[in-house]
Amino acid sequence: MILDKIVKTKLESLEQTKELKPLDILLSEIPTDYSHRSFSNAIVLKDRLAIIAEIKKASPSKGIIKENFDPLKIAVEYEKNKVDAISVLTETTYFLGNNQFLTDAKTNTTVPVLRKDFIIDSYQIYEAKAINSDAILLIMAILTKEKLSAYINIATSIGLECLVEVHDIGELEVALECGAQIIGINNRNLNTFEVNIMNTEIIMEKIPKDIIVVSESGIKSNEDIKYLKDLGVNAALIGESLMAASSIEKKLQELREL
Ligand SMILES: O=P(O)(O)OC[C@@H](O)[C@@H](O)c1c[nH]c2ccccc12
Repeated sequence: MILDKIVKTKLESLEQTKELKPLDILLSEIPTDYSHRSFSNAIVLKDRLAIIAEIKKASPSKGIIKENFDPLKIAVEYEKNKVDAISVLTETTYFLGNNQFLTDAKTNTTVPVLRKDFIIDSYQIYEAKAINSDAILLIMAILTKEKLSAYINIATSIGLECLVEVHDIGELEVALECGAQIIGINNRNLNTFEVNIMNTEIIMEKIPKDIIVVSESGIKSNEDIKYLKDLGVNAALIGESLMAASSIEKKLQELREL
C-alpha cells in the first residue's frame, strides 16, 4: 500500500533530518519577523468558493505532472490570478517537493501558505513553522486519535492552523472529537488513488455548520466548482488540473466562470 510506503520513507528521512538538525537548532531558526497570514480567514468567503491552488511537480499516481516546473514562477502566477491560498507539497521522494518551494511561495506572495506533507512527528510541525508556513495538513489516515489531538495542540500553540484530512465518516468523527476546525475531505483514496468527488457530498452531511470545509482532489471543471459551492463547501483544493494546464491563467478563468 502506497500510504504505508510513504510513511516508511518519511520515518527514515526524519531520522536523518533530526540528526543533521536537532530540535533545539530548528527552533532557533524560526523566523522572528514571521508574517502570519490567516488561512481560515482567506478561505471563508461570503459570496463564492475559495480556491486553494497547489504547487505539485509529481504524484505517486501520475508521476511527473509538470515538466518545466518552476515553483516560484507558479506561486507568483497564482497570486497574480488571485487565488485565495497556496498549498505546497514539501514531500521529496514521491511528490518531488521541497521545503524551499514553500518558503519561496510565502516570500513572493501575500496569500497564506499550507504545508502539504505527511506529518507523523511533532518535529515536522516546528519545521513547518521554521520554513514559514501558515497552516499544515494533518492526515487522519496516518495518525492515531492521540497523535492528532497532540499535533493540533502543538500547531495551535505556535500559531499554525490545521487542515485535518479525512476520507470517510469514521475518520471525520475522530477529527471532530479532537477539535479540528478545518476539515479537508479528500475525494481521492490515498491507497487506491480512486477519485470520487461525490465523497464530499456524503461526508459534508455529517459536518457541523461552524466547521470550515475544504474539498480536496480531482477538481477539474467549472461544473465541479458549482457542485461544491451548492453543497456549501468553503474551498476547493486544486492541484493536478492547474499543474497540467498549458496556461494557469486560462484554467483558473475556466474554473471560475459563472
Ligand atoms: O491534484 P489534485 O487531484 O487536484 O489534488 C490536490 C490535493 O488534494 C492532493 O494533492 C492531496 C490531497 N491530500 C493529500 C495528501 C498528501 C499529498 C497530496 C494530497
